[in-house]
Amino acid sequence: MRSPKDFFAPLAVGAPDPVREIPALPSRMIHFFDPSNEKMAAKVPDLAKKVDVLLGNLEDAVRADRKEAARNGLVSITKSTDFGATQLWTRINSLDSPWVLDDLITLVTEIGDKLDVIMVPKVEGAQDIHYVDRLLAQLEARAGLRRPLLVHAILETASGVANVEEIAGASPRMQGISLGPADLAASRRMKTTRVGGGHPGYLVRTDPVGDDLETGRTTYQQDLWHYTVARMVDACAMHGILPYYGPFGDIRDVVACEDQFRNAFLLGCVGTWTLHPVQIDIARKVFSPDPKDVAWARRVIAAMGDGTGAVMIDGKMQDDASVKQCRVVAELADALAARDPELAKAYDEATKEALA
Ligand SMILES: CC(C)(COP(=O)(O)OP(=O)(O)OC[C@H]1O[C@@H](n2cnc3c(N)ncnc32)[C@H](O)[C@@H]1OP(=O)(O)O)[C@@H](O)C(=O)NCCC(=O)NCCSC(=O)C[C@H](O)C(=O)O
Ligand SMILES: [Mg+2]
Repeated sequence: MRSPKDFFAPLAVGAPDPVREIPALPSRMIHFFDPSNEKMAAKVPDLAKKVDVLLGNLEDAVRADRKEAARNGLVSITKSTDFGATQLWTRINSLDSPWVLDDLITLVTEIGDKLDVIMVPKVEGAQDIHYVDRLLAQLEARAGLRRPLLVHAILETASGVANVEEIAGASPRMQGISLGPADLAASRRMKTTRVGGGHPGYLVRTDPVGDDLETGRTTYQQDLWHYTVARMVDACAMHGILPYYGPFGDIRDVVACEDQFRNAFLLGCVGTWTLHPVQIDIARKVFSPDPKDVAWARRVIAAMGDGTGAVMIDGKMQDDASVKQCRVVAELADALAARDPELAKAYDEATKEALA
C-alpha cells in the first residue's frame, strides 16, 4: 500500500499528475462493441451521438484469433472518429492473458490521448490495480500524455468481491467498478448459466396455511445480485468512485432487463453496460431520474432553505437528511440535462408544474 503522503504522486518520471477527484460525467450506458466486427464498427459514428460511453471490447466475446484485429480496429476507429462529448473506454484482456501487455502498450501509445478509461477484467485485489497503475504511468510518460488514464475494475471473481474495498481505493486512477455476473457466477460456483438477471429458482415462499404444504403459497423471486451490487456501491461511495451494473445477456427480454437496471439504479449505480443497440434506450430511461422525482427533489430543496430544520411537504416530513437525498437526484438531473436538451426540458416543465 502507498503511504497517504504519496498517494497522489505520479508513479513514473514524466507521467501526468493523478486526478484528485473522479469526474461525475454522464455514463448511463457503457456501450460494448467488438472493434474487429465490421458491422458493429460501421455503427460507431452514429452510436457516438446516442450513448454516454462507447467501449471497444478486446476481452471475452472477441474470438482468440481476432484479438489483434480487435486491438488494431480500435486504434483505427479511434483515429478516424469524432466522439464529441462521448467518452471512449476500452476493456483490455485479463492480466494473465497473452494479449494484455500488447493491448496496453499499443492503446496508450497510439490513442492514449483519446481514451478516457481502461476497464480491467477479473480483478482479484489491489495488487492487480497497482500493476496496471505503474505500467500506465510508464507508458503515459513515454507517450507524453498530459492527462492520466483512469481505471475501471470488473467485480467478477470471489476474491474481487472479498477485496472490493481495497480495490476501490487502490489508486487515484480508480474511476469505478462494474458487476461481472457471468464470470462471478462461475468463480463462486453458483448454479446459474444466465448472464446477469434473476433466476426462477432463487425465491422465498409464504408460510403454509395449516397442514397443506402445497396450495396457496405464493413465491417471490429474489435478486441473485443484490448482495454484490450493494457491497460494490458502498465500496465505491466510500472511495468517491462510480458503481455500475454490468451485462444483461437476455437481449430479447427487454422487460426484465429494465427491471434489473432499475434495481441497480435505485441501489446507487450510475449506469450499466449495453450489449446490443436495443438496450441503449432502456439504460437512458432507467438511469435518468424521472422528471416527477426531479421536480419533487427541487421542490424540497427550495423549501428547505439552508438545508437545516424540518418542514412538512404534502404530508411528508423533510429534514437535513432528506434534503441530502434530494440533492443527489437534483445534481444528477442537472448533470444529465447539461448533455441532453430533451431531458432538460422535461425536468424544467415538471418542476414548473410542481412549484405552481
Ligand atoms: C449479442 C450479439 C452477439 C447479438 O448480435 P446479432 O446476432 O448480430 O444481433 P442482431 O441481429 O439483433 O443485431 C442487429 C444489428 O445490430 C448490430 N449490433 C448488434 N450488437 C451490436 C453492438 N453491441 N454494437 C453495435 N451494433 C450492434 C448487428 O451487427 C446488426 O447490424 P445489421 O446487420 O447491420 O443490422 C451482439 O449484440 C454482441 O456481440 N454484443 C456484444 C457482446 C459483448 O460485448 N459481450 C461482452 C460483454 S458481457 C461479458 O463479457 C460478461 C461479463 O464480463 C461477465 O463476466 O459478466
Ligand atoms: Mg467477464
